[in-house]
Amino acid sequence: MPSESQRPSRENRVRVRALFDFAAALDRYIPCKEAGLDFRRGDIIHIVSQDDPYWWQARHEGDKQMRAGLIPSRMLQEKRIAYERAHSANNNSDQQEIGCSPARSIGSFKSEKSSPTQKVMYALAENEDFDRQEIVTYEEVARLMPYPAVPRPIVLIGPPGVGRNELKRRLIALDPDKFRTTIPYTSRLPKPGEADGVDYHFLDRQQMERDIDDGLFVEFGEYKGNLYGTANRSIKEIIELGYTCILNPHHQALKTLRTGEFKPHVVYIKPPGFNVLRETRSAAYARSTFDENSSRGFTDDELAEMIRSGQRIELHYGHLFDDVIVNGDLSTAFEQLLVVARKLDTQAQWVPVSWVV
Ligand SMILES: Nc1ncnc2c1ncn2[C@@H]1O[C@H](COP(=O)(O)OP(=O)(O)OP(=O)(O)O)[C@@H](O)[C@H]1O
Repeated sequence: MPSESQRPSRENRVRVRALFDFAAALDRYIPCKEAGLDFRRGDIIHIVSQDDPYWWQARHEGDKQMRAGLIPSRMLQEKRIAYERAHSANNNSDQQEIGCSPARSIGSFKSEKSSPTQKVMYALAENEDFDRQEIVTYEEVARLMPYPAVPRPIVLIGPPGVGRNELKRRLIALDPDKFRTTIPYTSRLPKPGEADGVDYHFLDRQQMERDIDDGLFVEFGEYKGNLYGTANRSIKEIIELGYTCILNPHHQALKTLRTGEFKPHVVYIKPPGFNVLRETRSAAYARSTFDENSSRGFTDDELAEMIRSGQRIELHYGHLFDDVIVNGDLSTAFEQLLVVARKLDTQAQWVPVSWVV
Protein backbone atom coordinates (compact mmCIF):
# COMPACT_ATOMS: atom_id res chain seq x y z
CA MET A 1 0.00 0.00 0.00
CA PRO A 2 1.42 3.44 -0.80
CA SER A 3 2.60 5.32 2.27
CA GLU A 4 0.55 8.30 3.50
CA SER A 5 3.34 10.66 2.43
CA GLN A 6 2.82 9.81 -1.21
CA ARG A 7 1.11 12.40 -3.33
CA PRO A 8 -2.53 11.43 -3.72
CA SER A 9 -3.18 10.54 -7.34
CA ARG A 10 -6.50 10.30 -9.15
CA GLU A 11 -6.25 6.54 -8.90
CA ASN A 12 -6.41 6.43 -5.18
CA ARG A 13 -9.72 8.22 -5.13
CA VAL A 14 -11.31 5.72 -7.48
CA ARG A 15 -14.28 3.70 -6.24
CA VAL A 16 -15.66 0.82 -8.22
CA ARG A 17 -18.58 -1.54 -7.88
CA ALA A 18 -17.39 -5.11 -8.28
CA LEU A 19 -19.43 -6.89 -10.91
CA PHE A 20 -18.16 -10.37 -10.05
CA ASP A 21 -17.20 -12.40 -6.98
CA PHE A 22 -13.54 -12.78 -6.10
CA ALA A 23 -12.01 -15.24 -3.63
CA ALA A 24 -8.22 -14.98 -3.44
CA ALA A 25 -7.86 -18.51 -2.04
CA LEU A 26 -9.43 -19.93 -5.21
CA ASP A 27 -7.43 -17.77 -7.63
CA ARG A 28 -4.63 -19.61 -9.35
CA TYR A 29 -2.91 -16.48 -10.68
CA ILE A 30 -2.59 -14.31 -7.58
CA PRO A 31 1.05 -13.84 -6.53
CA CYS A 32 0.24 -14.13 -2.81
CA LYS A 33 -3.10 -15.58 -1.71
CA GLU A 34 -2.78 -14.12 1.82
CA ALA A 35 -2.50 -10.61 0.36
CA GLY A 36 -5.73 -10.94 -1.60
CA LEU A 37 -8.90 -8.98 -0.85
CA ASP A 38 -12.06 -11.06 -1.25
CA PHE A 39 -15.20 -9.37 -2.47
CA ARG A 40 -18.71 -10.15 -3.66
CA ARG A 41 -20.52 -8.88 -6.69
CA GLY A 42 -22.05 -5.51 -5.79
CA ASP A 43 -19.42 -4.54 -3.18
CA ILE A 44 -18.07 -0.99 -3.38
CA ILE A 45 -14.29 -1.07 -3.46
CA HIS A 46 -11.82 1.74 -2.95
CA ILE A 47 -8.91 1.31 -5.34
CA VAL A 48 -5.79 2.44 -3.52
CA SER A 49 -3.24 1.80 -6.24
CA GLN A 50 -3.40 0.87 -9.90
CA ASP A 51 0.40 0.98 -10.33
CA ASP A 52 0.65 -2.69 -11.25
CA PRO A 53 -1.12 -3.47 -14.52
CA TYR A 54 -2.36 -6.85 -13.26
CA TRP A 55 -2.95 -6.53 -9.52
CA TRP A 56 -4.54 -3.47 -8.04
CA GLN A 57 -4.41 -2.67 -4.33
CA ALA A 58 -7.77 -2.02 -2.80
CA ARG A 59 -9.89 -2.05 0.32
CA HIS A 60 -13.58 -2.27 0.99
CA GLU A 61 -15.23 1.15 1.01
CA GLY A 62 -15.68 2.41 4.55
CA ASP A 63 -13.26 -0.18 5.94
CA LYS A 64 -11.30 1.74 8.52
CA GLN A 65 -8.64 -0.92 8.67
CA MET A 66 -5.58 0.40 6.86
CA ARG A 67 -4.51 -2.82 5.20
CA ALA A 68 -5.16 -2.93 1.48
CA GLY A 69 -5.31 -6.18 -0.46
CA LEU A 70 -4.70 -7.37 -3.99
CA ILE A 71 -7.49 -7.66 -6.50
CA PRO A 72 -7.25 -8.48 -10.21
CA SER A 73 -7.03 -5.38 -12.38
CA ARG A 74 -9.71 -4.76 -14.95
CA MET A 75 -7.29 -5.73 -17.71
CA LEU A 76 -6.30 -8.99 -16.06
CA GLN A 77 -9.90 -9.93 -15.35
CA GLU A 78 -11.00 -9.12 -18.89
CA LYS A 79 -8.10 -11.03 -20.38
CA ARG A 80 -8.63 -14.17 -18.43
CA ILE A 81 -12.37 -14.24 -18.91
CA ALA A 82 -11.85 -13.77 -22.65
CA TYR A 83 -9.22 -16.51 -22.59
CA GLU A 84 -11.36 -18.89 -20.58
CA ARG A 85 -14.36 -18.27 -22.80
CA ALA A 86 -12.35 -18.97 -25.93
CA HIS A 87 -10.77 -21.99 -24.28
CA SER A 88 -14.05 -23.43 -23.06
CA ALA A 89 -15.70 -22.72 -26.42
CA ASN A 90 -12.88 -24.62 -28.14
CA ASN A 91 -13.19 -27.52 -25.77
CA ASN A 92 -16.93 -27.25 -25.82
CA SER A 93 -16.50 -27.64 -22.09
CA ASP A 94 -19.00 -26.83 -19.39
CA GLN A 95 -16.42 -25.43 -16.96
CA GLN A 96 -17.24 -22.43 -14.78
CA GLU A 97 -15.37 -19.24 -15.51
CA ILE A 98 -13.46 -17.66 -12.69
CA GLY A 99 -15.25 -14.82 -11.03
CA CYS A 100 -17.63 -13.92 -13.79
CA SER A 101 -21.22 -14.74 -14.50
CA PRO A 102 -21.09 -17.25 -17.30
CA ALA A 103 -23.82 -17.03 -19.83
CA ARG A 104 -23.94 -20.65 -20.77
CA SER A 105 -26.31 -23.37 -19.67
CA ILE A 106 -29.06 -20.90 -20.35
CA GLY A 107 -31.93 -22.34 -22.30
CA SER A 108 -33.54 -20.12 -24.85
CA PHE A 109 -35.69 -17.54 -23.14
CA LYS A 110 -38.15 -18.09 -25.93
CA SER A 111 -39.21 -21.23 -24.19
CA GLU A 112 -39.76 -19.36 -20.94
CA LYS A 113 -43.43 -19.12 -20.14
CA SER A 114 -44.13 -15.44 -20.24
CA SER A 115 -46.95 -13.80 -18.48
CA PRO A 116 -49.85 -12.72 -20.65
CA THR A 117 -50.01 -9.54 -18.60
CA GLN A 118 -46.44 -8.63 -19.45
CA LYS A 119 -47.52 -7.94 -23.04
CA VAL A 120 -43.94 -7.46 -24.05
CA MET A 121 -41.87 -9.69 -26.21
CA TYR A 122 -38.27 -9.23 -27.15
CA ALA A 123 -35.93 -10.68 -29.71
CA LEU A 124 -34.87 -12.76 -26.77
CA ALA A 125 -32.42 -15.23 -28.22
CA GLU A 126 -30.61 -12.40 -29.99
CA ASN A 127 -30.32 -10.36 -26.83
CA GLU A 128 -29.04 -13.23 -24.74
CA ASP A 129 -26.34 -13.76 -27.36
CA PHE A 130 -25.41 -10.12 -27.00
CA ASP A 131 -25.17 -10.51 -23.21
CA ARG A 132 -22.96 -13.50 -23.66
CA GLN A 133 -20.31 -11.33 -25.29
CA GLU A 134 -20.23 -8.85 -22.44
CA ILE A 135 -17.37 -9.19 -19.94
CA VAL A 136 -18.27 -7.48 -16.73
CA THR A 137 -15.50 -6.56 -14.29
CA TYR A 138 -15.74 -3.27 -12.42
CA GLU A 139 -17.91 -0.21 -12.79
CA GLU A 140 -16.47 3.08 -11.63
CA VAL A 141 -18.90 4.73 -9.25
CA ALA A 142 -19.39 8.01 -7.42
CA ARG A 143 -21.82 9.21 -4.78
CA LEU A 144 -25.04 10.78 -5.95
CA MET A 145 -26.74 13.00 -3.37
CA PRO A 146 -30.53 12.86 -3.06
CA TYR A 147 -32.12 15.61 -5.09
CA PRO A 148 -35.79 15.80 -4.05
CA ALA A 149 -36.85 17.89 -7.06
CA VAL A 150 -35.74 15.11 -9.42
CA PRO A 151 -36.53 11.77 -7.72
CA ARG A 152 -34.86 8.69 -9.12
CA PRO A 153 -37.17 6.05 -10.63
CA ILE A 154 -37.38 2.72 -8.81
CA VAL A 155 -37.24 -0.18 -11.24
CA LEU A 156 -38.56 -3.53 -10.04
CA ILE A 157 -37.01 -6.47 -11.87
CA GLY A 158 -37.98 -10.08 -11.37
CA PRO A 159 -39.34 -13.25 -12.93
CA PRO A 160 -42.94 -13.30 -14.21
CA GLY A 161 -45.44 -13.74 -11.40
CA VAL A 162 -43.09 -12.92 -8.51
CA GLY A 163 -45.19 -9.97 -7.35
CA ARG A 164 -43.73 -6.83 -8.90
CA ASN A 165 -47.13 -5.50 -9.92
CA GLU A 166 -48.51 -6.14 -6.46
CA LEU A 167 -45.63 -4.24 -4.82
CA LYS A 168 -45.91 -1.37 -7.29
CA ARG A 169 -49.67 -1.17 -6.78
CA ARG A 170 -49.27 -1.09 -2.99
CA LEU A 171 -46.63 1.63 -3.15
CA ILE A 172 -48.82 3.88 -5.30
CA ALA A 173 -51.90 3.13 -3.18
CA LEU A 174 -49.99 4.02 -0.02
CA ASP A 175 -48.81 7.38 -1.26
CA PRO A 176 -50.17 8.49 -4.65
CA ASP A 177 -48.72 11.97 -4.04
CA LYS A 178 -45.26 10.50 -4.07
CA PHE A 179 -45.29 7.41 -6.31
CA ARG A 180 -46.56 7.13 -9.88
CA THR A 181 -46.21 4.80 -12.78
CA THR A 182 -46.33 5.27 -16.52
CA ILE A 183 -49.35 4.83 -18.77
CA PRO A 184 -48.44 2.43 -21.58
CA TYR A 185 -48.80 3.19 -25.28
CA THR A 186 -50.63 0.78 -27.55
CA SER A 187 -51.49 0.45 -31.21
CA ARG A 188 -54.77 -1.32 -30.46
CA LEU A 189 -58.10 0.42 -30.65
CA PRO A 190 -59.71 1.60 -27.40
CA LYS A 191 -62.25 -0.77 -25.88
CA PRO A 192 -65.58 0.69 -24.75
CA GLY A 193 -65.04 2.77 -21.65
CA GLU A 194 -61.29 3.20 -22.17
CA ALA A 195 -60.06 6.77 -22.34
CA ASP A 196 -56.94 7.97 -24.11
CA GLY A 197 -54.27 8.96 -21.60
CA VAL A 198 -56.03 7.14 -18.75
CA ASP A 199 -55.82 3.41 -19.46
CA TYR A 200 -53.45 3.70 -22.41
CA HIS A 201 -52.12 6.26 -24.81
CA PHE A 202 -53.60 5.11 -28.11
CA LEU A 203 -51.40 5.54 -31.15
CA ASP A 204 -51.79 4.30 -34.71
CA ARG A 205 -49.50 1.46 -35.58
CA GLN A 206 -47.37 3.27 -38.19
CA GLN A 207 -46.68 6.13 -35.82
CA MET A 208 -45.83 3.76 -33.00
CA GLU A 209 -43.48 1.78 -35.26
CA ARG A 210 -41.77 5.02 -36.29
CA ASP A 211 -41.38 6.07 -32.66
CA ILE A 212 -39.95 2.66 -31.79
CA ASP A 213 -37.45 2.97 -34.66
CA ASP A 214 -36.52 6.43 -33.40
CA GLY A 215 -35.68 4.95 -29.98
CA LEU A 216 -38.50 6.72 -28.16
CA PHE A 217 -39.53 3.61 -26.20
CA VAL A 218 -37.61 2.04 -23.31
CA GLU A 219 -39.46 -1.18 -23.94
CA PHE A 220 -42.00 -2.42 -26.41
CA GLY A 221 -43.43 -5.63 -27.69
CA GLU A 222 -46.27 -7.22 -29.56
CA TYR A 223 -49.14 -9.10 -27.98
CA LYS A 224 -52.00 -10.59 -29.97
CA GLY A 225 -51.11 -8.49 -33.01
CA ASN A 226 -50.93 -5.14 -31.19
CA LEU A 227 -47.94 -3.13 -30.09
CA TYR A 228 -47.50 -2.10 -26.46
CA GLY A 229 -44.72 -0.03 -25.02
CA THR A 230 -43.40 2.35 -22.41
CA ALA A 231 -42.27 5.68 -23.83
CA ASN A 232 -39.18 7.47 -22.58
CA ARG A 233 -41.20 10.66 -22.32
CA SER A 234 -43.72 9.06 -19.94
CA ILE A 235 -40.90 8.40 -17.46
CA LYS A 236 -39.39 11.85 -17.94
CA GLU A 237 -42.74 13.54 -17.35
CA ILE A 238 -43.20 11.75 -14.02
CA ILE A 239 -39.67 12.65 -12.91
CA GLU A 240 -40.09 16.28 -13.96
CA LEU A 241 -43.33 16.53 -11.99
CA GLY A 242 -41.37 15.48 -8.90
CA TYR A 243 -42.88 11.99 -8.44
CA THR A 244 -40.93 8.80 -7.87
CA CYS A 245 -41.63 6.74 -10.97
CA ILE A 246 -42.18 3.05 -10.23
CA LEU A 247 -41.55 0.72 -13.15
CA ASN A 248 -41.69 -3.05 -13.52
CA PRO A 249 -40.30 -3.63 -17.01
CA HIS A 250 -38.93 -6.79 -18.54
CA HIS A 251 -35.38 -7.25 -17.30
CA GLN A 252 -33.95 -6.72 -20.78
CA ALA A 253 -35.24 -3.14 -20.68
CA LEU A 254 -32.47 -2.41 -18.16
CA LYS A 255 -30.16 -1.91 -21.11
CA THR A 256 -32.10 1.11 -22.28
CA LEU A 257 -33.27 2.28 -18.85
CA ARG A 258 -30.06 2.22 -16.86
CA THR A 259 -28.64 5.48 -18.14
CA GLY A 260 -27.63 8.83 -16.68
CA GLU A 261 -30.80 10.25 -18.19
CA PHE A 262 -33.09 8.26 -15.87
CA LYS A 263 -30.64 7.30 -13.08
CA PRO A 264 -32.85 4.39 -11.98
CA HIS A 265 -32.45 2.51 -8.72
CA VAL A 266 -32.82 -1.16 -9.63
CA VAL A 267 -34.47 -3.50 -7.12
CA TYR A 268 -34.54 -7.21 -7.80
CA ILE A 269 -37.65 -8.94 -6.48
CA LYS A 270 -36.49 -12.43 -5.76
CA PRO A 271 -38.73 -15.45 -5.29
CA PRO A 272 -38.23 -17.25 -1.96
CA GLY A 273 -37.48 -20.98 -1.82
CA PHE A 274 -40.10 -23.31 -3.30
CA ASN A 275 -41.90 -24.21 -0.05
CA VAL A 276 -42.26 -20.61 1.12
CA LEU A 277 -43.32 -19.59 -2.38
CA ARG A 278 -46.03 -22.22 -2.46
CA GLU A 279 -47.25 -21.54 1.09
CA THR A 280 -47.43 -17.75 0.76
CA ARG A 281 -49.13 -17.82 -2.65
CA SER A 282 -51.69 -20.40 -1.70
CA ALA A 283 -52.44 -18.71 1.67
CA ALA A 284 -53.11 -15.43 -0.20
CA TYR A 285 -55.11 -17.13 -2.99
CA ALA A 286 -52.61 -15.54 -5.39
CA ARG A 287 -53.72 -15.49 -9.02
CA SER A 288 -51.42 -17.08 -11.57
CA THR A 289 -50.09 -14.57 -14.09
CA PHE A 290 -49.44 -17.50 -16.42
CA ASP A 291 -53.20 -17.87 -16.83
CA GLU A 292 -54.69 -15.36 -19.23
CA ASN A 293 -57.86 -14.95 -17.20
CA SER A 294 -56.17 -14.96 -13.79
CA SER A 295 -58.80 -17.50 -12.88
CA ARG A 296 -56.67 -19.93 -10.91
CA GLY A 297 -53.70 -20.15 -8.59
CA PHE A 298 -50.10 -20.97 -9.56
CA THR A 299 -49.30 -24.60 -10.35
CA ASP A 300 -46.18 -26.19 -8.84
CA ASP A 301 -44.58 -26.17 -12.29
CA GLU A 302 -45.18 -22.45 -12.63
CA LEU A 303 -43.71 -21.77 -9.20
CA ALA A 304 -40.64 -23.86 -10.07
CA GLU A 305 -40.34 -22.01 -13.37
CA MET A 306 -40.52 -18.70 -11.48
CA ILE A 307 -37.53 -19.75 -9.39
CA ARG A 308 -35.56 -20.99 -12.42
CA SER A 309 -36.33 -17.88 -14.40
CA GLY A 310 -35.23 -15.75 -11.40
CA GLN A 311 -31.93 -17.61 -11.30
CA ARG A 312 -31.33 -16.86 -14.97
CA ILE A 313 -32.12 -13.18 -14.46
CA GLU A 314 -29.72 -13.03 -11.49
CA LEU A 315 -26.99 -14.69 -13.50
CA HIS A 316 -27.20 -12.25 -16.38
CA TYR A 317 -28.37 -9.06 -14.75
CA GLY A 318 -27.37 -9.44 -11.09
CA HIS A 319 -24.50 -6.99 -11.45
CA LEU A 320 -27.03 -4.26 -12.23
CA PHE A 321 -29.12 -4.69 -9.05
CA ASP A 322 -28.86 -2.00 -6.38
CA ASP A 323 -31.02 -3.91 -3.87
CA VAL A 324 -32.53 -7.37 -3.58
CA ILE A 325 -35.83 -8.04 -1.81
CA VAL A 326 -37.05 -11.58 -1.29
CA ASN A 327 -40.82 -11.63 -1.80
CA GLY A 328 -41.83 -14.36 0.62
CA ASP A 329 -44.06 -12.68 3.18
CA LEU A 330 -45.70 -9.84 1.24
CA SER A 331 -45.89 -7.27 4.05
CA THR A 332 -42.21 -7.82 4.91
CA ALA A 333 -41.21 -7.38 1.25
CA PHE A 334 -43.34 -4.25 1.03
CA GLU A 335 -41.76 -2.81 4.21
CA GLN A 336 -38.33 -3.43 2.71
CA LEU A 337 -39.33 -1.65 -0.47
CA LEU A 338 -40.45 1.34 1.59
CA VAL A 339 -37.07 1.37 3.33
CA VAL A 340 -35.38 1.44 -0.09
CA ALA A 341 -37.62 4.32 -1.23
CA ARG A 342 -36.87 6.31 1.95
CA LYS A 343 -33.16 5.63 1.59
CA LEU A 344 -33.19 7.19 -1.88
CA ASP A 345 -34.69 10.37 -0.41
CA THR A 346 -32.25 10.68 2.44
CA GLN A 347 -28.91 9.03 1.67
CA ALA A 348 -26.27 9.44 -1.02
CA GLN A 349 -26.06 6.40 -3.29
CA TRP A 350 -23.23 4.90 -5.33
CA VAL A 351 -24.04 5.23 -9.02
CA PRO A 352 -22.00 4.97 -12.25
CA VAL A 353 -19.54 7.86 -12.24
CA SER A 354 -20.85 9.15 -15.58
CA TRP A 355 -24.21 9.91 -13.91
CA VAL A 356 -22.57 12.38 -11.56
CA VAL A 357 -19.89 14.24 -13.52
N1 LIG B 1 -45.57 -12.23 -1.22
C1 LIG B 1 -46.72 -12.64 -1.75
N2 LIG B 1 -47.51 -13.48 -1.07
C2 LIG B 1 -48.67 -13.90 -1.60
N3 LIG B 1 -49.14 -13.54 -2.79
C3 LIG B 1 -48.40 -12.71 -3.52
C4 LIG B 1 -47.16 -12.20 -3.04
N4 LIG B 1 -46.65 -11.39 -3.99
C5 LIG B 1 -47.53 -11.37 -4.99
N5 LIG B 1 -48.58 -12.15 -4.73
C6 LIG B 1 -49.73 -12.44 -5.60
O1 LIG B 1 -49.21 -13.16 -6.72
C7 LIG B 1 -49.99 -12.84 -7.89
C8 LIG B 1 -49.05 -12.36 -8.96
O2 LIG B 1 -48.45 -11.14 -8.56
P1 LIG B 1 -48.16 -9.96 -9.58
O3 LIG B 1 -49.28 -9.78 -10.53
O4 LIG B 1 -47.73 -8.78 -8.81
O5 LIG B 1 -46.90 -10.58 -10.35
P2 LIG B 1 -45.92 -9.87 -11.38
O6 LIG B 1 -44.54 -10.07 -10.88
O7 LIG B 1 -46.30 -8.47 -11.65
O8 LIG B 1 -46.16 -10.79 -12.61
P3 LIG B 1 -46.06 -10.48 -14.17
O9 LIG B 1 -44.71 -9.83 -14.35
O10 LIG B 1 -46.14 -11.82 -14.75
O11 LIG B 1 -47.19 -9.59 -14.52
C9 LIG B 1 -51.00 -11.79 -7.47
O12 LIG B 1 -52.22 -12.45 -7.17
C10 LIG B 1 -50.39 -11.20 -6.19
O13 LIG B 1 -51.36 -10.66 -5.33
